[in-house]
Amino acid sequence: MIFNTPLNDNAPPPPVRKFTWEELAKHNTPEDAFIAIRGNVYDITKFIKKHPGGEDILLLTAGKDATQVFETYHELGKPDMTLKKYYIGILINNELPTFPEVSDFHRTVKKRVEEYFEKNQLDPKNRIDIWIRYAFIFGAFIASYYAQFFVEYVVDRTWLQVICAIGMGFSLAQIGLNQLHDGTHFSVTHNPLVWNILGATHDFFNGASNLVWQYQHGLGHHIYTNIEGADPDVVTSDPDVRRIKSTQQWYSHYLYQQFFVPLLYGLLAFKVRIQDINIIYIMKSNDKIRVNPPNTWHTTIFWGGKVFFIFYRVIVPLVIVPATKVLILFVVADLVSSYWLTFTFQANHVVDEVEWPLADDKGFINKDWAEMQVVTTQDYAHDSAFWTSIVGSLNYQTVHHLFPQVSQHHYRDITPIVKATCKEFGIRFYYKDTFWDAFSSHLNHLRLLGMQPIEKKLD
Ligand code: HEM
Repeated sequence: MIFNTPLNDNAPPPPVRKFTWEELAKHNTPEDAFIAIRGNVYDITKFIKKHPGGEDILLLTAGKDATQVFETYHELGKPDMTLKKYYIGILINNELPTFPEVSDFHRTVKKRVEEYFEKNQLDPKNRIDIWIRYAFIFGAFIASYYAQFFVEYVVDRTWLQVICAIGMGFSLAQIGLNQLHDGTHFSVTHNPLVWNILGATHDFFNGASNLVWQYQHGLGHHIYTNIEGADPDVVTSDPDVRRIKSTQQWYSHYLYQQFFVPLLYGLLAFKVRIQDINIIYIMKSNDKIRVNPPNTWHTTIFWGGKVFFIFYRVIVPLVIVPATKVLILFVVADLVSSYWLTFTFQANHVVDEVEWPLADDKGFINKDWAEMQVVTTQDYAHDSAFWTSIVGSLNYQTVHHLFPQVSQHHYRDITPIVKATCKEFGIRFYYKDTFWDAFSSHLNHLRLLGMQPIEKKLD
């Protein structure tokens, strides 16, 4: 099997222990942490505290196959010598889809981007623009909150308060698209404490868990993009409120879903906050992505964030304005941030043009992981500085998926390298000229999948 191939020619002697994924899954605590990479199993308990990328991410990946995150976040081959020291056996099956060996395309594109940073003597994670944008976002957030409840002239005029709530909702979405997102992908500075603090802004200001987001986004969506049954962003139940994959059973309520489904996207923030507790403490799983026991930092941030959120969004406003007004302002801000975040997310992947890969009956995806990232993603509006700044550079989604560890402020410069390499290897790069074109393709996707499939009509 391809995923059992050793890391290199000097691979350790024949394996002494064979692990099933269920056995591997039991070793998921700081005192007993195993990890699988390319079919080999490693006991990393003693390495966790030494990891230059911080202990947090290893605690999240303990007990799992971490092949794709390992290969994404390091220079290919660089940490292999370190890893070898902890080898203890092989993994004989897998719970989630696996991918072939790193392809020529993947090696080439990674090498070219690394060379770009070396040649130009640039640090992929340090740019002054990052901090300017963070300051601007926090400034807008604090100003819109303060004006809403503490400036008498505004407090006396409901319409002005609503405008401030709209501004606050938009700033909160920007915290998600910048501070949180950069922290999740370790793409700002080389300091794990900075990533953790940025991630915690989501807990404290949005009231939603960064820990849940890391499982959902970093270890789920980014690895298994659009893959049926594995990408938590496109997991569906039967029946569901929307039909986004041809593998879903069709029901008549999906007809004309393009008109009502986008309206429901406003409930995102509400839904996420409720499901956090279920995911971490009850289900202990985010769809197919298992959740490990939270440590003291995770627990403090999780509950501290929830308490602070209720305090600043509900209790403080209640002291100043009537309850109905608090409710209206809360809902307005929530709707704005929810719509903004969902519209931008949907335009990148939940569209008709891109691929929706299926694993074979052995759980194997017959396409290199990096190639799959390109063909499951749609970019848009590369020439627009305006859209780049308000969607947190998600218009450069392909580069973001291939190089999430690079600061979003470099995407514009490395996209030509990626596009040229895709062309050279005959890999299709999906692109729309404007955000509206990209979003329309999401609506069109909903329209097409909402229609009754032909075989159903023939029955
Ligand atoms: C258990 C196996 C692992 C080993 C032996 C290992 C080893 C290393 C080493 C040697 C470095 C420093 C050099 C370099 O950047 O390549 C590093 C950095 C890093 N590792 Fe790992 N790593 C492991 C797992 C992971 C996993 C699963 C992730 C998931 C995302 C990860 C994320 C990172 C990050 C983000 C850095 C960069 C820190 C910076 O920005 O300077 N590592 N790792």
